Parts: sequence; structure tokens; C-alpha cells
Amino acid sequence: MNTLSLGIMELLGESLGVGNEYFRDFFEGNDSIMRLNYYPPCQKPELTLGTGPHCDPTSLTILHQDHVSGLQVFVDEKWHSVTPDPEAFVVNIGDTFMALSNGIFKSCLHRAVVNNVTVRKSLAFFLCPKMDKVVKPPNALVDYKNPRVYPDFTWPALSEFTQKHYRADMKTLDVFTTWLQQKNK
Ligand SMILES: O=C(O)CCC(=O)C(=O)O
Ligand SMILES: [Fe+2]
Repeated sequence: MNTLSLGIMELLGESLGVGNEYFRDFFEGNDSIMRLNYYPPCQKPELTLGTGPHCDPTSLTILHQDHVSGLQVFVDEKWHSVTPDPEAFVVNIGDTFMALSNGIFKSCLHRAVVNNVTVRKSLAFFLCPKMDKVVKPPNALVDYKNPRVYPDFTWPALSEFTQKHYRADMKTLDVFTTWLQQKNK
């Protein structure tokens, strides 16, 4: 998963015009997280969610779903199911990479629904920067036409924010930005 995520970082660097080494080097020695999600069948699936709507606060997510549907992504004001394929990974951008790309790549809003028949399992690898790395976009992505969108921060600061102050949703990075600015006044 680590090797795959660093390979994807090479492609993202290439696509942003900063070269394939920039983000791969940034994520060298990363402090990433692996999570297993288990969703038991639910008698009233229409009344609840397996995972509420959120953007991943991390940098890049590589998700494996089993054969049971559940993941949905919010596009064009509607929820769309992501057809499960145990032979494939779902890859999405998280808030930390949105900040690293100065807002060019967007973290995507998603959720997981449950059903009343089958257990569902998913496995997520969340690429996160090494704890002491300062998250800031490369100079090539910042100029007077494209000023900094988010302040400098470290991954542990954003992670702690989502654990102690604010449950991750679609506005995490904006609320975190305001919170940091207030704190540093
Ligand atoms: O179970 C899923 O398909 C999504 C889980 C998820 O969004 C997460 O773990 O952040
Ligand atoms: Fe997620």
C-alpha cells in the first residue's frame, strides 16, 4: 500500500508540474494509518449510516471494498454508489493533499450506507505525512494569482483537531483553518 501510494504521488506531482519526486519525497517515511471497517446488517438501514458524510482529513485514501455495496460519493448534488469490485481499489484525495496542492486537487465527500441483509467490510489505507513535516504547497503552485488557500500545519495538528474538537465532515479543512488563525492571533 505504501509503495502504491508513493507511486500515485509521483503521478500527482507530474500532473501538477512539480515533477515526480516532489510529493514522493515529501511522503518518504510517512506516518500512515490502516483501518478495517465492519458494518453489521442493520434492521432499519434507512434510519442510519455506516459512516456519515465526510472528507478524509488524511492525504490519499486507498480503499478496498468486498463484494457488498455501501460506499457512496457526492457528485453534482447527488449521492452515487461506487460499485464494489474486490479486484479493484478506490482512490481518493483527502484534505491534507488538498492543502498540499494549494486547493487544486479536491478532497471528495463520501459516506457508507448499510443494508439489512449482509455484513460489509472495507479496508482503508490512509497516506499521512511524517509527523514533523510542515504541510505547505510547493512554491511553483503559489503566485499572486493563486495565493495560499490554507495555512501551514502539521498532520498531527489536523488529526488531533478531528479527534478532540471537530468530527470530520465536508468542512473540516475550512473550520480547521479558521481555528488555527484564531489560535495564532
Ligand atoms: O467503508 C467505506 O466504504 C468507506 C469508509 C470510509 O470512508 C473511511 O473509513 O474513511
Ligand atoms: Fe472516508
